[in-house]
Amino acid sequence: MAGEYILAIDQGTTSSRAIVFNHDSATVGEAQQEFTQHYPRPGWVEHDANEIWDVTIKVIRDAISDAGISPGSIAGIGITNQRETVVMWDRQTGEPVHNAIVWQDRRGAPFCTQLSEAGKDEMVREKTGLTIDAYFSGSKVTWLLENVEGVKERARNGEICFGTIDTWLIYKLTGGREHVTDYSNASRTLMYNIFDLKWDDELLEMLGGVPREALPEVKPSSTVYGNTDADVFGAEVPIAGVAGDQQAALFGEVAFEKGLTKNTYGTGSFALMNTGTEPIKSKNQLLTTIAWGLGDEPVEYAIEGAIFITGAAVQWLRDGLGIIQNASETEALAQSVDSNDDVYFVPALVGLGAPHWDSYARGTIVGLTRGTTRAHLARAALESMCYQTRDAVEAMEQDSGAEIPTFKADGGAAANRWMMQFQADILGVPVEVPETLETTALGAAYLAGLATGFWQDKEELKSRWRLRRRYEPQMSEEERERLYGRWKEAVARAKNWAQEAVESPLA
Ligand SMILES: Nc1ncnc2c1ncn2[C@@H]1O[C@H](COP(=O)(O)OP(=O)(O)O)[C@@H](O)[C@H]1O
Ligand SMILES: O=P(O)(O)OC[C@H](O)CO
Repeated sequence: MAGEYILAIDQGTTSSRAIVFNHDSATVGEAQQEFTQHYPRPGWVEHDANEIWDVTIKVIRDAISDAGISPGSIAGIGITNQRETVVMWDRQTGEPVHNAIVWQDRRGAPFCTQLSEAGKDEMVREKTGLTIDAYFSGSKVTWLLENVEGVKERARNGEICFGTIDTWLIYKLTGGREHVTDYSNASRTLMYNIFDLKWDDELLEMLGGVPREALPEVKPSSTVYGNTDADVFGAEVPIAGVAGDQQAALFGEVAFEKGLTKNTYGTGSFALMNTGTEPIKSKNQLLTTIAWGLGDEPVEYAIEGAIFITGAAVQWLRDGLGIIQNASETEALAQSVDSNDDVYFVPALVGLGAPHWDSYARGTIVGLTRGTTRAHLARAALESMCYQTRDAVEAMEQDSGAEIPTFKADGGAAANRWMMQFQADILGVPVEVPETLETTALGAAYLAGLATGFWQDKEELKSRWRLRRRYEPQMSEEERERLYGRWKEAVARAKNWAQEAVESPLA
């Protein structure tokens, strides 16, 4: 074992974060920095890929300095990233040809509608496990090829690299030597056959003729991708783990066995169930996606329920209504009332995601009386995160035919103990919150640590998982179903309200 630490880089939608882990999986140094969001037109979201790189290399240096170590004492690097976001750059100079087009960007929506109208949905689902939607990389690539002058021809000549953010960061960290991605990121592009594990000609053609020459080589999520350039990083260190952030969180939760399920509670929530080496094709509007591939082992799959607004509902109470000062206040407020008094908040602020997929749904609060207080609204917001999660989990159980034995919860909002208890109650299964809520970064570290021999095997990683708290369901079955039944009625009132679809991230 060459070094004593693993560095995880978590490049997210609003910030980059770097964490140095030691062999006990403890954090010994960390740094985080936000970067600029560009909204050039309504529904468009862009990032400056050069700024992402600058911010990321800065947090890497700051985390290493925070740990008080040298770059040479790092055994391996794991990278995890916001998924689907597209960068294209000049292979020689490394200069991006345009801003990165972010997963939330809706500019590809009209093209996606055309594809659906041309009857492509079934073929796309059969090959990619995804629905045709502007959320995924495909229509963003088409847009760049069609709208940035000369890029299509340069791409055909092999002069242009396409990549998701992992690919971009690896290219930069290796001094332009590597043009690679991992299975989990490739599985979100709409260009990759997740069953044959190949870039797919029919899909590339459907997207207007994406040149193969521009596509990165797809590798396992846990393998050595190449060494960092000493001039860039300060030492030659292997980049040895790569995964999309939601898949990395599943790995960081050590959810290695079929049926294990996690939900990451951030701005929105992404619930993923490990379905093992056999992909499940959803009949309930969930996505089928690659979870990871470890070295030469067969790839493993997940089904995913994407929920647009969870923690952001609490942000809205703070910033939109001004009835709380900070998110953690909601815990005491929710506890201060004995029941929800039949007040429900459906936070369909950008429509509803899985499994409803209703772009026309709108935020709805029902059951207000003169006795309703801000405590009821805070409670309703927290409850809504849990009901939405149950909506996704029910779809998962139907798809997999298996009941979820325990439910793993992480992300910033999983710190809310009242909410986690309510989640256990409303699911009727125990909820386990790990010691570290940074499971995304930890997952990337684990993928890198396995490939470099820093950690031996998955069994060793499992033994390192530390429970922060386990929440047992305490609610009666009757109460659980009564509350959930009322939620469904509230959702029915929120649905199909708007006259025009919102520019939402997924629907
Ligand atoms: N104690 C809490 N109770 C409820 N929501 C919370 C709490 N702490 C943070 N949040 C919510 O969680 C989100 C932040 O979590 P984080 O994992 O940092 O999200 P992201 O990575 O998506 O930015 C915010 O939307 C915030 O409103
Ligand atoms: O960067 P996050 O945490 O907002 O995650 C974004 C998801 O990967 C989008 O699919």
